[in-house]
Amino acid sequence: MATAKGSKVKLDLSRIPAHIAIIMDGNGRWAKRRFLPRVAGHKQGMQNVKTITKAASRLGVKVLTLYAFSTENWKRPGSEVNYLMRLPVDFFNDFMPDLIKENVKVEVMGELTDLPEPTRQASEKAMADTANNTGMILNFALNYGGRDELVHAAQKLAKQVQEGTLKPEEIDDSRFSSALMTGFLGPMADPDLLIRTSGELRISNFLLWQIAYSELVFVDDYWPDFSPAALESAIADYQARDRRFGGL
Ligand SMILES: Cc1cc(N2CCCCCC2)n2ncc(-c3ccc(F)cc3)c2n1
Repeated sequence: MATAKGSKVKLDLSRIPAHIAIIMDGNGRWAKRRFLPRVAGHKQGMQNVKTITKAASRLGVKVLTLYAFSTENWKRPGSEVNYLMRLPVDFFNDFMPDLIKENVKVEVMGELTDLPEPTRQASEKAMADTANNTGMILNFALNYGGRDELVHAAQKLAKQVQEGTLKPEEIDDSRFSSALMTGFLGPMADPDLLIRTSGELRISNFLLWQIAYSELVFVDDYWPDFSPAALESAIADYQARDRRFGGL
């Protein structure tokens, strides 16, 4: 069994989960513990996105989906939302050369039309500039909500039935999966492993359809402290499990 170099855990590199999704939680508490403003936690959290992106890419992960901003996050104080909306711009300004070097392909899913123009433009430019990359897909969920996604998929399919291009009895799992924001991922749309940091044991309206058979790993680390070693440990937990997909 080939194992990751210098790793504290023994990983089977032939069984790395193809799609890992992460709820990057605990940034505000990370800052509070250090008597820093909440936005300092978000800034450190963004730095860690770069670290974990590289680590996942080098382990052979095919898709890394990161929950960056939920449809509920608009309820936060205006100053915090304004800071958060600038992070995608800063991320690509700082990290695009590294993403190109890592052959990472950027995707951004969510209600992008509701985003501030600079945020949306930076996201769209990053997707265009990395469209021909063939390495790991770095898929940001930005202004994303799982129920919002399900409603939009239902509306899309209902419109096709109304137009006569689809029969109701033709709507099956595969057709519904294709109608979701993760449809572009095809057979890799459903995360093999969902990780949530900061000790919270909730799904928080993330990938509600897609995680039906995902392995869930909850870690106590706040996101800014979630290290490549912690990622490997979560993958080792995943590899130690016996996935049944509802079977015996
Ligand atoms: C809103 C927000 C918050 C955000 N945080 C840092 C990570 C922890 C979660 C909260 C704060 N990060 N980190 C990276 C992005 C990002 C999003 C889209 C994109 F195309 C490129 C980068 C980001 N976006």
